[in-house]
Amino acid sequence: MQTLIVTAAIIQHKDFILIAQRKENVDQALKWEFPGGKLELGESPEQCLVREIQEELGLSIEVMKIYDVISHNYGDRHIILLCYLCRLIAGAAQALDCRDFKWVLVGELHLYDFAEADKSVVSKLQADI
Ligand SMILES: Nc1nc2c([nH]c(=O)n2[C@H]2C[C@H](O)[C@@H](COP(=O)(O)OP(=O)(O)OP(=O)(O)O)O2)c(=O)[nH]1
Ligand SMILES: [Mg+2]
Repeated sequence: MQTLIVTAAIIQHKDFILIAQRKENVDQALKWEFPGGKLELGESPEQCLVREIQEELGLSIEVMKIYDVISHNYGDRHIILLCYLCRLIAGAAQALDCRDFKWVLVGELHLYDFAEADKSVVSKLQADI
């Protein structure tokens, strides 16, 4: 089985966090996630995240610090999810490479159907409020 290193951005703005919905035609279809993607050869996790958030949402972010590291086995793939706290620098979000996005209150994150790997991150964010 392949192991993928995936970066995910927890972008906070005031009391809200930006979450994205995955497209219909991909794995974890239609699930909600913290936007980001697979690490490419030669880039740091921080560079990966800046690139992915620009590609998927058209936003410039600053990666602040690591928040959580999740190891999750989906059966067909094993992912190491690196979750970073990030700050918005510029831009208004657009669904460029995702199905949808939403700014959600931390206390309401659990109302969304997140990818399995993200569930403990949602709980941790809610405990940290
Ligand atoms: N970005 C992100 N991926 C997640 C999260 N939770 C989770 O299980 N994943 C999984 C779904 C995918 O199997 C993998 C990331 O793949 P991806 O589809 O976002 O990768 P990518 O943006 O680089 O897309 P692509 O170039 O391969 O099309 O990690 C999450 O919160 N954020
Ligand atoms: Mg992605």
